[in-house]
Amino acid sequence: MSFSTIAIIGLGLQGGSIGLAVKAYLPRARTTGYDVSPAHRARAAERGLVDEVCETPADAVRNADLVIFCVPPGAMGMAAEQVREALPAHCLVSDVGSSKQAIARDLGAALPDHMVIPAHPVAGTENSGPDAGFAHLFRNRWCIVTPPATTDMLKLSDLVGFWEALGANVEIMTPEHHDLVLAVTSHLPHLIAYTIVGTASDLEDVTQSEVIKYSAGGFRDFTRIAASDPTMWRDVFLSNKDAVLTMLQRFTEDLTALQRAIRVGDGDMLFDQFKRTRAIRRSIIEEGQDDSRPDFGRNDHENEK
Ligand SMILES: NC(=O)C1=CN([C@@H]2O[C@H](COP(=O)(O)OP(=O)(O)OC[C@H]3O[C@@H](n4cnc5c(N)ncnc54)[C@H](O)[C@@H]3O)[C@@H](O)[C@H]2O)C=CC1
Ligand SMILES: O=C(O)C(=O)Cc1ccc(O)cc1
Repeated sequence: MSFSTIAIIGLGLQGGSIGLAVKAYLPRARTTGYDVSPAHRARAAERGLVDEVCETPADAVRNADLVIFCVPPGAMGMAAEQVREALPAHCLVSDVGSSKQAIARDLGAALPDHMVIPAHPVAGTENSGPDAGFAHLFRNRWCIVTPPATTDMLKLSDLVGFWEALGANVEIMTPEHHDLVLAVTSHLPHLIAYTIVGTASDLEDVTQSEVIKYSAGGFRDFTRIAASDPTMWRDVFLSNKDAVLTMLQRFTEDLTALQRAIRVGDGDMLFDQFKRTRAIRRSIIEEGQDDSRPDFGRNDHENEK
């Protein structure tokens, strides 16, 4: 990993976690940061999320050899435009956005003279803002890197090395493939959670609050996901519209098939489907990807929050 000065734009969950992780695992690198919110800048400085919290985006990037945009997907283009004049020519540009095609397009349009290699750490929580970050967020998690065809291989290898130093397992794929895969594994589940919690809440009048009162484990899991940041998720759905709509169409068809099985009393169909999905969950656990394990994502030698 050969970055010596890393600028982080957006000091929330992702930006703050990167700053803390660099401090913990790449202590020789210097970090600067900027956030559009004065309150977030102040809190980031109190928590020491980066070595220097700057008052302008230009000041944050002036000496950087890597800048990582950690703002909501819809703010990437504007945030990049704000650093254009001050960004050193050799500085590599990356991001952590949850969708990739639209963000790559926006960053490339804002910074046409710079090398842009987008990335997406598939690691997060429902919390946001400068209090949400923690150093071990990326340990044993995937980070998907989506280099354009013209990528400089040395810069790509530097970026891969950076994420590996933070504990992530790096996978390279095209932005198109990323957006399709994440639409079904991350974006659709969030949409379903937002829907089911909203529906249950709307039904409260009918059931006199019993929906919430008697909510079992499954519903509680949905409420955690549905507590995720509204700005970010609005932007995710708008920026990955085509892939989400494709997956939603498929999901709706499968849901309709289950609806029919219930209506006609086709117990075999229900049983077979549930048996298949149980096997999928069990195979995930066997592969060691069960994040309900208390030590998941943690390094042996660390115990910080
Ligand atoms: N929340 C999650 O679990 C994950 C989020 N991501 C991606 O990471 C990015 C950041 O998400 P979080 O850190 O969760 O959000 P967050 O809400 O915790 O942090 C975003 C920060 O960006 C700041 N900001 C907004 N516009 C800005 C601008 N123009 N210039 C400078 N700062 C600006 C906000 O004030 C906020 O502090 C998003 O693109 C999201 O898709 C990726 C993986 C997981
Ligand atoms: O909190 C959860 O369960 C998440 O799914 C976190 C998350 C949110 C967005 C991403 O792009 C990646 C991970």
